[in-house]
Amino acid sequence: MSATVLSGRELAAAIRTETAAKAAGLAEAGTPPRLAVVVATADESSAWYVRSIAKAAEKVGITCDIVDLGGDAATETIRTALVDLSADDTIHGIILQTPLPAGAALEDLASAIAFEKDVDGANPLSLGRLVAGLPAFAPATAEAVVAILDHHKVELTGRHVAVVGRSTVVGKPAAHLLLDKNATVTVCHSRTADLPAVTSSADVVVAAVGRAGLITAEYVRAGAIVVDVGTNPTDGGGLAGDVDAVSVTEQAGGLTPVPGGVGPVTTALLLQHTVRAAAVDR
Ligand SMILES: NC(=O)C1=CN([C@@H]2O[C@H](COP(=O)(O)OP(=O)(O)OC[C@H]3O[C@@H](n4cnc5c(N)ncnc54)[C@H](OP(=O)(O)O)[C@@H]3O)[C@@H](O)[C@H]2O)C=CC1
Ligand SMILES: Nc1nc(=O)c2c([nH]1)NC[C@@H]1CN(c3ccc(C(=O)N[C@@H](CCC(=O)O)C(=O)O)cc3)C=[N+]21
Repeated sequence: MSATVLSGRELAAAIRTETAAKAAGLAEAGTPPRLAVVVATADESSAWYVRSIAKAAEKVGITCDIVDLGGDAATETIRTALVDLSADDTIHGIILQTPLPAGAALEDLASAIAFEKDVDGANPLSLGRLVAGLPAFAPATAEAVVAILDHHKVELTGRHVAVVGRSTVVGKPAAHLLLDKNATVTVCHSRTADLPAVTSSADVVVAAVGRAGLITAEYVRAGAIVVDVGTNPTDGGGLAGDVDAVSVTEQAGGLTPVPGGVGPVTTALLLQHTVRAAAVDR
């Protein structure tokens, strides 16, 4: 039997509709929402995201500035750009794309993003507040993982969730948001011993690794729900998830597709955060 396809497209469209209405209201009131996307990488999956943001922003009526500093930008160049955008009253949201050039750390640079404009929850202040249960924007991808599960009515209370990946952008914040939903969370990484044994004991597996097809059927318990965050560029110019969908679909109860799963929801939530930042009503 094949797993149910847990699409993100319908949810993303609903978020965009709500966001477009808010954006129109803001524009009418003289505050057209504006998002700055700071790029200092030649990474192909980041390029997919930037294109996706630009397209969706245009659809919902958010101005999107792509500030491309090049893949070898110096840390101070990136920091200056973030400081300047933070001081610009016409900019409401700022996202710094990862990965960053060698030697630059998101955890360090993101402090230069004004907290109120930190629509991808990268500033340590946002992350700390998130963990403390105080209002702050969550990293859009982590929020998308929980939102897609919620949309498809996957119960999390009391369930064992294995998150594979511990980055600041995805794995760690996703683990916290899942914890807030009363899941029992195990966070796995490259040093985890016997990864398949851990993931196959979970009710829900979240894969945020960046290795195409790493999660095969032997990593998944029969009937488990699998969320595929991975967006790995393929030789053919497409995107492949971290999950080997062909083998996992025979084992899982539900699986988010790539493309069309977590990705579109991430993009939609980033724009939702941007109108919230422009409205200062969060
Ligand atoms: N759909 C979406 O909206 C988004 C998709 N992505 C995609 O998600 C993926 C992950 O992104 P990101 O978190 O930024 O990536 P990072 O490279 O920052 O983190 C990858 C994580 O995976 C772990 N890992 C690597 N190899 C293995 C392995 N063999 N077994 C177990 N764990 C492993 C690493 O462990 P360690 O810490 O020990 O090194 C690390 O914690 C990428 O494909 C990215 O493109 C990212 C953001 C949004
Ligand atoms: N600070 C930061 N935050 C991120 O969230 C972040 C990042 N850096 N760096 C790069 C990765 C990658 N990423 C994607 C998000 C959505 C799609 C997406 O929408 N993909 C579509 C396919 C593309 C399309 O059809 O337009 C889909 O999955 O259906 C892809 C990739 C976010 N990332």
